[in-house]
Amino acid sequence: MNAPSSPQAVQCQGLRKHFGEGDARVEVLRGVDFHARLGEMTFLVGPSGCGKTTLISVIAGLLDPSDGDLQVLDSRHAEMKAQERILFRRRNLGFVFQQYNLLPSLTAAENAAVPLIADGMKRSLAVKKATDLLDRLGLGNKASAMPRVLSGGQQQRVALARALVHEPRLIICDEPTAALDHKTGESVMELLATAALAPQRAVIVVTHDNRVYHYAHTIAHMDDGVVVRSESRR
Ligand SMILES: Nc1ncnc2c1ncn2[C@@H]1O[C@H](COP(=O)(O)OP(=O)(O)OP(=O)(O)O)[C@@H](O)[C@H]1O
Repeated sequence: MNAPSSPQAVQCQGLRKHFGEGDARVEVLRGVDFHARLGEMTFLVGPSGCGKTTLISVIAGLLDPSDGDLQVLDSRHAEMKAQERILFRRRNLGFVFQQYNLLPSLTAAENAAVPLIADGMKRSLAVKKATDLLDRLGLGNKASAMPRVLSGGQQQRVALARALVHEPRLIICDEPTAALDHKTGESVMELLATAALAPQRAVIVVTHDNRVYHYAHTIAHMDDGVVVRSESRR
């Protein structure tokens, strides 16, 4: 069990985000206080439309907050320039999405190698590293397969390899099991819990799937643009 003082990977205070202006203005994040600790899996749950995807997009640096304080790992969002945020994201963040988002014309290993290639690694070395990781995730025999011949669970494992291959310190998963049957979803969560979680890494999972809640160290409940409750599960 992690002590309550485990180092924070993400800290949001009074985080706000609105879209549009005037009559079209929509307040989506309305003063979010949220944190995620290193070495832990933090789940973000809540009704559809409450702002979960917006919050992780802000944490990931894909959207700018309108107001409030955001610290991710050792960096304060407000202190980074746009270009620094792009580099920071590329080096430190890994993403897993509901629909896998694999590139259809690349093999499984090439898909998993994308973050390394984007960071300047020689393609052959990047694909070799990705193949080794796929092997550790139980997909070594599918490294040369195209995504279209893989099952949903296999595609999600490739997506997990792509999220982990550059050894990021923060993994953000948006509904990673929503497109999978329960058994396959469990095995993907099991892999996340074993392969993704590490003392110096934090995993944030947005989910509606209460069947996988037992993997969470902490569950943050969102409603109407704020975190209303944070529940420790361990
Ligand atoms: N670019 C945008 N412009 C205007 N409104 C937006 C935009 N992006 C999101 N919203 C609105 O913000 C609200 C929250 O959306 P968000 O996708 O963050 O919710 P969510 O909790 O992730 O929902 P779900 O569980 O259905 O994925 C919704 O009402 C949505 O319509």
